[in-house]
Amino acid sequence: NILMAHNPGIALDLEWVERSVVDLPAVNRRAATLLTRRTVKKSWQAAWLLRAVTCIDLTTLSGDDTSSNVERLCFKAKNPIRQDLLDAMGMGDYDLTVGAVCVYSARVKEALDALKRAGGNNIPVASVATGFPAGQVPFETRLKEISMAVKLGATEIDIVISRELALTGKWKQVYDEVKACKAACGEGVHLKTILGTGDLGTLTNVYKASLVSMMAGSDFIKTSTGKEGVNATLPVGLTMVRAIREYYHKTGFKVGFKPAGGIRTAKDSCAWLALMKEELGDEWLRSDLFRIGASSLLTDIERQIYHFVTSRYAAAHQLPMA
Ligand SMILES: O=C[C@H](O)COP(=O)(O)O
Repeated sequence: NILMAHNPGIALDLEWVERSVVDLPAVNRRAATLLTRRTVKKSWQAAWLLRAVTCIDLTTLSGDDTSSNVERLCFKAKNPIRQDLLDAMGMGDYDLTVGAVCVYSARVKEALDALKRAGGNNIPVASVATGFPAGQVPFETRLKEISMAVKLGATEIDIVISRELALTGKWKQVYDEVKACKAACGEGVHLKTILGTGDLGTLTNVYKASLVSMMAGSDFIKTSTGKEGVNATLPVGLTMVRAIREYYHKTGFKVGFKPAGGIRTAKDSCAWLALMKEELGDEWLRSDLFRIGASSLLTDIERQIYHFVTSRYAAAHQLPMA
């Protein structure tokens, strides 16, 4: 088991936040080249896809979640790729699992029990909290939801920031809220902070929200809930990983990154891995510092791996658990 990122945070440095500006055309240009600079083929591509699997926060966050789809998700978290395909790749003995399972707070206990039944006790359960996805509930309620999820056994908490505070430039209040959320997590529980970038208006706001969230002690910063109109995009990702890089250079603390929302294809996952490799280096390619929040990505990755192993595309019944 890899130890997950831990960021104690620093005092709010408003001057640093206020002077940060993002050059939109430059970010767009750089993001557009990411897909063209690195083509990963054949066995390299298969290796990247297996790496991506280990970084997935396998997610179900729907109004119609039931104990049976959580059970199924947890089985899949423990057995993400069909065993015979892993055997054919010489990876059969590696106990390959996803990075974590991510559910609503009311489903944490169910997920832990299901993971136990599937033999995946070592897979962390992440709970969204703080009135996900909008965060439009009183602050006390948001904190209570964190404590409740932790008490139920979640070891990772995905919170949302108040987009209103970010949009109106109330960075001190954003900092105070995130810091209080971190305190509510307590020792040994990791805080992942969702910026809701699709709601933030500008990349400069995204950069500032990234910095403030890290200063307040977020162990990961995460793009989106999956419920905004626009979710994880490469320009947003680039902006956030540059903030992570600057924060690391200034403080020495490594903060993880989690793009989430709308990441559905194996090709998408390779683009996100390429972004991490290019901007932050190999260290940020492991699940302690990188997660992909996704509900349906694994299906396509398993299909691509099936194709790599057999040179054919699988019919739906051949990958029935996906
Ligand atoms: O945090 C994860 C997201 O909610 C997943 O979004 P998705 O369903 O678009 O993959």
